[in-house]
Amino acid sequence: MVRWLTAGESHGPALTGIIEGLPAGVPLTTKDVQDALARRRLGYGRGARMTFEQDEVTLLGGVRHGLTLGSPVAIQVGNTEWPKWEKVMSADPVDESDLEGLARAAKLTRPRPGHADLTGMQKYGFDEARPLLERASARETAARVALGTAARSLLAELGVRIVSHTVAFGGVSLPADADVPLPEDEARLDEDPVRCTDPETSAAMVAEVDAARKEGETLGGVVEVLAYGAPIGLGSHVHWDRRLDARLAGALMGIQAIKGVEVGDGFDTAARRGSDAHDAIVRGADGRPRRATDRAGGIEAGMSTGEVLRVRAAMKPIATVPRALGTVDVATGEDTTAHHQRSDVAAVPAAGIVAEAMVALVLADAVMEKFGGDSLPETRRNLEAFTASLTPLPEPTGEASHTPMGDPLP
Ligand SMILES: Cc1cc2nc3c(=O)[nH]c(=O)nc-3n(C[C@H](O)[C@H](O)[C@H](O)COP(=O)(O)O)c2cc1C
Ligand SMILES: C=C(O[C@@H]1CC(C(=O)O)=C[C@@H](OP(=O)(O)O)[C@H]1O)C(=O)O
Repeated sequence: MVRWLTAGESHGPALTGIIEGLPAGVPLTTKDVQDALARRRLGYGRGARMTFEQDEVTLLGGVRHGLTLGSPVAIQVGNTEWPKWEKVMSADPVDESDLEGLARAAKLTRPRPGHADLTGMQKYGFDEARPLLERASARETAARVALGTAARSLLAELGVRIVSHTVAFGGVSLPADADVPLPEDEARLDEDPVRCTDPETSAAMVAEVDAARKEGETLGGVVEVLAYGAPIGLGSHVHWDRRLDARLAGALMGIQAIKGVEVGDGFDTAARRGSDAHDAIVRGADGRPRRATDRAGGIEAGMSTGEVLRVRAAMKPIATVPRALGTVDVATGEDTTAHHQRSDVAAVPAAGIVAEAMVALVLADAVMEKFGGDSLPETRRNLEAFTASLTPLPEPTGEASHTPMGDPLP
């Protein structure tokens, strides 16, 4: 089992992530994590904080000379904004006089709709939003991407490669017939301001962000993650919480601001006739059965089929809208507008990178569950032995066992 946790607040000293259950021998360096975090900072529409804050990476445990040890891997991502927040976010008690006159210490009593602010105050018993927004902030996704780097490295060693792209941004969508990206398209996608495969659609998405910014608005969008080379049989049909589709959906839905998830053709499938909704089974070039199409997104009955895994996540527009939304001041009871200082106009490209990390973490867990192993060579041996055990189909005799229309009704 691969399990992981993160800790830390948006303006605290650092985020910390711990991942346990990876085998020994998985390549991982500080630079790998830094590179992954740099990709998360990319993307048109992000706010000022992305330009002046850096992610300071320290591998605190579980790695030696560039390889995992099989022990828990701990990664720290330092917030370089910390000196400005040292008093406001101090873990230890501070003297009231130390906070006097500090604008950022002022109580946030005008909760922002669409955030953890109001319900969090009610649930946890706080009289202002700071204690909630600090942990609810998507700053935490930096720790997930850091941990995802380790998961992704394991997967890459086993031939599984992940890529994501933006398929909708505000009201602009990638045409349905656009090419599906391959893992080798990653650098090209990262160079695009919105991580879109089609230059014309990308330009329209950028214009959409510019228009939203001008109007004091924010945007959401849809990202797609593809995993190539996932072995057959990850997940299981036997229980709801072992299904790979359920695990991927939960992981994607667990990203801040994600409000919808699709596996394969997802919601489109619901409107189709059955004969256009599934993937016929055919003899592959290697003599083994495979699917003629990939409408199911590489998962049937909660198990990976060996086809490309394909999932989508829909992100709501950023909730801290510059044209501030209506709220009530919980200190005075007056109607007012929500607290707003600075914010992203949109973070859809970044959400794609976070979604990659979440998919990697789920797949790493599913791989270790199926193939086990305490060292990378052992895991690889187990995977290869399973794959080799999937025998090719017998040579066809020429006599179909069923009519193409299936069995006659009784
Ligand atoms: C990469 C990323 C960046 C985000 N940046 C912001 C932001 O700058 N301002 C904001 O209001 N929400 C931002 N969000 C979304 C909020 O964190 C999220 O909507 C909020 O925590 C409420 O959670 P919920 O939308 O899941 O209900 C971002 C989300 C992600 C994934
Ligand atoms: C810091 C990051 O994202 C932040 C996520 C976020 C939110 O409300 O989710 C709000 C913004 O932070 P602030 O309120 O300090 O301006 C973003 O910058 C990051 O992704 O590294």
